[in-house]
Amino acid sequence: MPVEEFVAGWISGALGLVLGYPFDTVKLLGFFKGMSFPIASIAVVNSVLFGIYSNTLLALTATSHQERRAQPPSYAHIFMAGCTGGFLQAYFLAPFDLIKVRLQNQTEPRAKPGSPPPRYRGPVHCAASIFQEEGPRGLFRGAWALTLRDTPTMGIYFITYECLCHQSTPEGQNPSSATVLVAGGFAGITSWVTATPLDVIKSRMQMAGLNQRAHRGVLDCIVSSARQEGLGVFFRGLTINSARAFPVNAVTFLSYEYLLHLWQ
Ligand SMILES: C[N+](C)(C)CCCC[C@H](N)C(=O)O
Repeated sequence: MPVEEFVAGWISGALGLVLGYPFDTVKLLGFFKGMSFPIASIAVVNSVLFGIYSNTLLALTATSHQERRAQPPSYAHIFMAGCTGGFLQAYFLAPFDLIKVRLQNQTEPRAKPGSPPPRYRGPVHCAASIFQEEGPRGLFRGAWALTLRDTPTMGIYFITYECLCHQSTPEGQNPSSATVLVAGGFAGITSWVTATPLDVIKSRMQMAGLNQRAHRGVLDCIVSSARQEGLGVFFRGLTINSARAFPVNAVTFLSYEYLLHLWQ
């Protein structure tokens, strides 16, 4: 199994994250002090995503990354490989994402003077507390909603990227850096726009069991959120998600392609 894609995914994910950090900080109201936790998590998750994507494509089409420009795979294969990558990375992402969401949500009481100290002191303390209070399975709270969010939208992510690269590149050639940046940026936007409704649900499921009422399942959470807050609830965070998605994924794809080109 070729490992370059795993390593390139690792590094490119970390680079994309550095660029998206200011956006995430806005989203988190400046909560994260250090970047080591988000960097470690995105590195693992992105490595799994790109590694599985590329190796699934290899299994489906019998072409390696280098051969794929000359013999482009079909969009159906790209979509299937993207979905497979999205499905498997969701399980690696789930505990990290849960910790991120739990930490994000304690910024509010913290802002008020005289309020009690935050429940979680940092990522490691948060993971240990969830493990103790909610058991090992507690670390995977919301994982099913996350899988539903990421499986199809990672297919959309790679299809948008490959489609835009293909359209603006002469047959058999490698896409230019500008093309990779724009295609990567739009891949980020299309995937985040389609992922936002389930992103809202996922975050609610992750907060359940803490101070929010528990939902019976993903469907129950969808129905009760829509009933109580209207359909607009599914578009919460759409603007910030899209604004962040462009630079993060432009840099992720550019560094990914660059590294693979360097090592071939
Ligand atoms: C599938 N979904 C839309 C959720 C994510 C797609 C892009 C992933 C990237 N690491 C980022 O953070 O933007």
